[in-house]
Amino acid sequence: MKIGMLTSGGDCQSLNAAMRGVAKTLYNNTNDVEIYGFLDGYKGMITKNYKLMKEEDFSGILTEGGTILGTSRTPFKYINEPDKEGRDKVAGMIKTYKDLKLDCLVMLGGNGSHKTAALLSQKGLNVVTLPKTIDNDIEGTEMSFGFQSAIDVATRTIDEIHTTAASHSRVFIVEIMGHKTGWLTLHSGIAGGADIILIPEIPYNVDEVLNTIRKREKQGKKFTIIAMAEGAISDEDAKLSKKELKEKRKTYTFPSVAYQLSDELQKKAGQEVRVTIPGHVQRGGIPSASDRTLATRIGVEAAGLILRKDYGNMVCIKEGKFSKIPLEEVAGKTKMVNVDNELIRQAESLGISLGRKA
Ligand SMILES: Nc1ncnc2c1ncn2[C@@H]1O[C@H](COP(=O)(O)OP(=O)(O)O)[C@@H](O)[C@H]1O
Ligand SMILES: O=P(O)(O)OC[C@H]1O[C@](O)(COP(=O)(O)O)[C@@H](O)[C@@H]1O
Ligand SMILES: [Mg+2]
Repeated sequence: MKIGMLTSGGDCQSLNAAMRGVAKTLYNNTNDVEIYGFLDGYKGMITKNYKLMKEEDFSGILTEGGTILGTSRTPFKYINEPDKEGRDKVAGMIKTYKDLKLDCLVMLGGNGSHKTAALLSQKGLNVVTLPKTIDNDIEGTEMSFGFQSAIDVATRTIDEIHTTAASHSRVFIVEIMGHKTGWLTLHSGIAGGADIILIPEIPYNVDEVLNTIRKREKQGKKFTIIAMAEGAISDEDAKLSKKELKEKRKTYTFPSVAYQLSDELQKKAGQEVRVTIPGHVQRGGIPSASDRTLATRIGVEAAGLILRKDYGNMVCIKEGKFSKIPLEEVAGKTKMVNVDNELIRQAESLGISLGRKA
């Protein structure tokens, strides 16, 4: 059997572990397998840039971060526009699949990449996918690989800021990735003992943030750590229409939301704040042990789907168990943090402020 394999979208720590899981399971369960690795995501499939993989290519990569195949991203809205060389992208991908006489395409990607995977599946290609992202925002799965390693990095950043914040009696904002969702901030904020956690799903009130800082001061706690998601939004901005918000943001000179909040706190109450942004460090380095295990197991399940010719699905975790979900139920959706999520209740019970007005 001939398998095409690619990684798409932002990289993360256990992509290699997942590919190894797929490959080892296939090599171990059939004598007849050829894996074509497309280089730099869907781009490699469009331009027929691939490498015929050897079994040994998948050895020694369990602990390696990044992706041995490379990755790329272009917004899905441009999928039907020709690429720089004038090539029709979708037709190019289908042609490569047919030219190589592939039996299946294995795609490791996030929510954006699943739109393309679902489109290719609709066009008649056999597709099996694996959920990767540090954001944990893929619909249909309780967890994606990459997420747990990123939690560890973000938590370590909060830990490290804690010692300097305490020594200097300072207020710090640690801005955490997660795109439009607050999963990574919520988990690392709790693990790192943040005092305030701001996520996009719960617009924050600046006065409430200030009140929490003052309340802590009265308790003799001279420092405050705010874990803020990169997609967090103030309640004032949340009231605006999409168009109004776009116009307002044009007037902002801040490089990111943490600097906006820092400015608001300074202007409102003269509150001095320091900002720390770990950025892409959050998806770099070696995967954590639990992430390696998850990625490997998702890889084994994906290989199982391929061997059973159970195409058109993403491997997922549902109620703590491995399962599968049709690609059309995943594509085009974002899994947000539900405000009724028990993590939110538990964080607030603990005395963490989520920035909502009391
Ligand atoms: N060369 C390319 N040309 C067009 N689209 C591409 C190319 N490479 C990747 N893509 C697209 O880039 C997008 C990646 O999605 P994105 O939302 O950025 O990341 P993720 O999948 O990690 O959420 C997908 O829609 C994918 O199909
Ligand atoms: O790598 P880029 O293009 O700077 O994008 C940053 C974005 O990618 C992520 O790190 C991961 O997102 P994906 O898994 O969807 O690729 C987000 O948290 C962040 O918003
Ligand atoms: Mg994404």
